[in-house]
Amino acid sequence: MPRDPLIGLVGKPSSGKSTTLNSLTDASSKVGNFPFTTIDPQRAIGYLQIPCACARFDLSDRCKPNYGSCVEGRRSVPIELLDVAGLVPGAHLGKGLGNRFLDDLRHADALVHVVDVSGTTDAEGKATRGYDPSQDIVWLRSEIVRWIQGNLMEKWGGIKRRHIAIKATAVETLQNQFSGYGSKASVVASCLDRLGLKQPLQDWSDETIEQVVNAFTDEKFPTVIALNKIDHPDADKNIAKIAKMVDAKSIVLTSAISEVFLRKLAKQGFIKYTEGSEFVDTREDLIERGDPDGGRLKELDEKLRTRIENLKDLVLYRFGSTGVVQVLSRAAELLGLVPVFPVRNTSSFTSGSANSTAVFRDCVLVKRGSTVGDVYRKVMGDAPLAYVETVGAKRVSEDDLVEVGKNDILSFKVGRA
Ligand SMILES: Nc1nc2c(ncn2[C@@H]2O[C@H](COP(=O)(O)OP(=O)(O)OP(=O)(O)O)[C@@H](O)[C@H]2O)c(=O)[nH]1
Repeated sequence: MPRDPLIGLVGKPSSGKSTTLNSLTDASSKVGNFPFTTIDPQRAIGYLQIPCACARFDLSDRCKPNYGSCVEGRRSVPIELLDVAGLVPGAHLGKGLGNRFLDDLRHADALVHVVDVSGTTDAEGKATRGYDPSQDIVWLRSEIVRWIQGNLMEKWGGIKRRHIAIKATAVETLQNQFSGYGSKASVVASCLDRLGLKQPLQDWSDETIEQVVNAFTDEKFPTVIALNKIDHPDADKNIAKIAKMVDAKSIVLTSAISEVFLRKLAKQGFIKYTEGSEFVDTREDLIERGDPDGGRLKELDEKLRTRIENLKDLVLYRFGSTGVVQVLSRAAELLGLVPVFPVRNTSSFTSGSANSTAVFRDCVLVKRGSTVGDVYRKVMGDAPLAYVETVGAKRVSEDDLVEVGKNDILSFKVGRA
């Protein structure tokens, strides 16, 4: 059965991982439900914002998700996050319990690397000034590569002997080794295709093996670089430097501390804040716009008002948002996640309970390239499948691909066809 996607948060101590996690997981405005049965202490639930299917049919007022929430067609879908703390240079050699932390990474489908872009913490997280944070991007990735390579090299002699003895292909032999990282043969095959290696596996040099592990790391752990602490005055020059080094698609600028602050004030009734947006309204703003009640918000004291004004100037107006919500959206993009809406009835989009008019109660996230059959197995397990319908009772085949806007609203009919 396909697993739920899992996003790992990595970064050196004091880069802002916990603050980012808190800002992503604080479900203040959400119903707080999530579909995962066992949550170990390292795992948390974040909310991925997606456009909901209800908006396509003008049914937003009846959209009531079982898990997460939906506000005017913007749906927050629960997604599991894994906190991988304690990565420091030398982690692959066991420094700072690094091996244990790296081992946790195996289960992640994508990574968010939280980088302290203010340059006020060194490689080990100690307070400093003027540190170059681009170094963190380099060493952290290299720790992951060296950890995977180390695990492979430990057994390389035996791997080669077996490879020759059973006349295996390079894909078979490597997949055998990489399956522990949740790899699939297709992932290994596409890495090797890309590299176009000529020599047989038993003749690979250490450099070739490193190339293979690098390609595998790219494929298995697509990474969003969250440049955090953009509110700090030293951040700008570091952002400019990193932007020249790293693919723009993988960078998101964040101020996790600002997101935590805004959500807290919203929860306490001081402001209206749409999570992930640039919109913050105070009581005065709303009165000015003609609401005599000021949205029933509380009055702000001078200190809080100044903090909000500063936050708007330093973060929201300059960068468009605190960036935190975009971190998950970007990870979902890199992974190519497709939201699929299982319903009972493909005309009313309800879920079956006789007197309920609530629509699109469920939503599951699957990887790009998944078929209708994959979604079926994820949702229904081993129950025998009769047939599947999409919008307007149109039948679809188990082998059809699911995409955004196509075969992404499905009704599974159990039993014999
Ligand atoms: N200026 C600023 N400070 C931040 C931001 N995010 C986090 N911090 C501060 O950075 C420090 C470290 O943040 P944490 O979230 O505890 O960092 P961590 O990566 O979880 O650290 P460890 O638990 O040691 O691994 C704290 O003092 C935070 O308040 C931010 O966006 N801007």
